Amino acid sequence: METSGNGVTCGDMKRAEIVSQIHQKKSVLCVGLDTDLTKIPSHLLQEEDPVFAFNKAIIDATQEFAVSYKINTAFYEAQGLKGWQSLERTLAYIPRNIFTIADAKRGDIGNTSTQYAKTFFETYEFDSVTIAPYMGKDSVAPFLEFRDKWGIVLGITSNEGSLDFQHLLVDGRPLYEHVLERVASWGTPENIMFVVGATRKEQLAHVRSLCPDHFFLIPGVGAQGGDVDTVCRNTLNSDAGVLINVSRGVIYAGNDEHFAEAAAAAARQYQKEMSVYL
Ligand SMILES: O=c1ccn([C@@H]2O[C@H](COP(=O)(O)O)[C@@H](O)[C@H]2O)c(=O)[nH]1
Repeated sequence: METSGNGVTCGDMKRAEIVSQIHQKKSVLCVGLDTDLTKIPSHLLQEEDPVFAFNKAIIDATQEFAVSYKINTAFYEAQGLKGWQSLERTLAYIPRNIFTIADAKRGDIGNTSTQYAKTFFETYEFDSVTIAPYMGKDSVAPFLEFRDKWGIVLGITSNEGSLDFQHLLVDGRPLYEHVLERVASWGTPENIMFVVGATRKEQLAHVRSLCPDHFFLIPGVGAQGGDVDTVCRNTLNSDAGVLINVSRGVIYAGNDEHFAEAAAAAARQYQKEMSVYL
C-alpha cells in the first residue's frame, strides 16, 4: 500500500467501489487527461513539468464531479522520458478512490501482453487498461489475471473508421457483436468493461441488450458530437454501468489563467446532466 499525492491510500478498485462513487457523486463522468503541450495555457510552460502542473490543476478542479480519470498514454509517450514522468506524477496525484484508466489500447502475443499488463498494473498502478482485441484470446487473457484490475476492451469505437471493420457482417452479424460476445466469455463483468462510442447512437441500446451487466467506457461526448442524454437513455443499467469520458470538452474548456475554473464549470455541467438519470 502506498500513499498518493493527495494523501489517500493506494489500492485496487472493485466494481462495488466504482458504483459507490457513482452514487455518492451522482456522476458517471470520466475526465480524459489528453494533455497536449500545444494546447495548455502558455503561462504553464514556465513550470518544471507543465503537463503535471496542468493535470494537477484540472484534478483539483474536477474531482468533485468525476468518478474516473483516463490518461491517454499517447499524449505522454510522445514526450519520451519526460512524458512518462508526467504520467507517473499525475497518476500518483489522483485520489485512489477515483477509478484510473490507462488508455493505451494494448494487446499482443501472450508473453508480450503480460509485459503490458505488468507495465500498467504493477509498474504504474492503474486500475484498468484499454485493450485492442484484434489478436484474440491469448492477447487479452494476461490482462485479466490481475486481481481487482480491469481490462477495457474496444467493442464499438467512436471514430468514423470503426465502420471499416467493426460493422462488417460475419456469419450474418456485425463483427463487433462477435467481439462483445466472445470477449465477455473470457472474463466477467467484474474484470471486463467495453469501450462503446457515444457517437454510435443507433447501436447503443442494442449493445446494452447484448451486454446487460458489463460496464461501458463511453468516449465521444463533446468534441466528437455524442451527448449525455442519448448515452444515458440507452445504456444505463441498475449499477449505472457506464463511465462517460469527456477529454477536450472539459480540460480545454478555457485556455487562459482561469482554465481550471472553466474546466470545473464544464465538469459540473456534465455532472448535472448525468445526475438526472442516477
Ligand atoms: O472509440 C474510442 C476509443 C477511445 N477514444 C479516446 O477517448 C478520448 C476522447 O477524447 P475527446 O476529446 O473527448 O473527444 C480520447 O483520448 C480518445 O483517444 C475515443 O475517442 N474513441
